[in-house]
Amino acid sequence: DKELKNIERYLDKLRIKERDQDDRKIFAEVLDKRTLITLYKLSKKYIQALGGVVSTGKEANVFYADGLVDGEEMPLAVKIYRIETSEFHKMEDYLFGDKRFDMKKISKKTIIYIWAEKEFRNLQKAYQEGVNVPRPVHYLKNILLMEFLGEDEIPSPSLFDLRKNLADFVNPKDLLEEILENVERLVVSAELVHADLSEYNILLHNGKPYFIDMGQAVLLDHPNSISFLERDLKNISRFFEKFGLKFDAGEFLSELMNK
Ligand SMILES: N#C/C(=C\c1ccncc1)C(=O)NCc1ccccc1
Repeated sequence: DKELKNIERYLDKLRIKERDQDDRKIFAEVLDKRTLITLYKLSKKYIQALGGVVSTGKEANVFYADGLVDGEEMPLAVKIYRIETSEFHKMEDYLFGDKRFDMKKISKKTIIYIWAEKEFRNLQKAYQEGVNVPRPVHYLKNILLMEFLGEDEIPSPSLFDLRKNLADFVNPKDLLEEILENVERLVVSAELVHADLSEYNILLHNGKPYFIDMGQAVLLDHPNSISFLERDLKNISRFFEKFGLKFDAGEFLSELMNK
């Protein structure tokens, strides 16, 4: 129909690497016209070619792209929040406690746009303070551009992907220590709590732990920041128990609170 015709026209302009028809189908399926127009605007400045799907979820999809940032070629992760997402009620809970955003009566679309801006600003703050996160590049409406963590368009594995094989790549004790150092820097220097930290949102890239999915991260002065931090630390503690590593989340938390 006319709508699909339009979408096809924008897809042609997007210089999608014709790896396979599936990717094109995905774009046509997951991207509404409004998002395609935003992607087209971003592609003129930052994207040389769009690649395949990196991860898909209820609230967002991440694609690979050959990027061009400050004249440098740079692999990019293109994170696109669905505007028709079903998860936006969850987003509301996090946003209503965040003083950075004035949450008067606003539309679903605006909540998604605020969420993408929030993830970008969280990434910026964390990156500036030296926390291992993908380098944020740009955001526009419901789309985020950031450094792609991976090789040859294949994303680096999460700790969940690796599970027990983790020990074949790194020393679990060293990894745990480096994760806790990054949590400490995130809290003490960037004054942020990830609030959804677990083995699913930590990628092992070049042997180092990187935190991704920072959309729900909250400032320390958010009413629930400490309970979110405790939950993050308990998730980490639970994952590393399987390597015989013990660390007391409560103890680490109280030490952190005195820094
Ligand atoms: N940003 C980002 C992400 C990955 C990534 C990979 C490689 N390099 C940079 C980022 C990410 O949020 N993944 C989680 C996710 C996204 C969408 C739906 C479900 C789950």
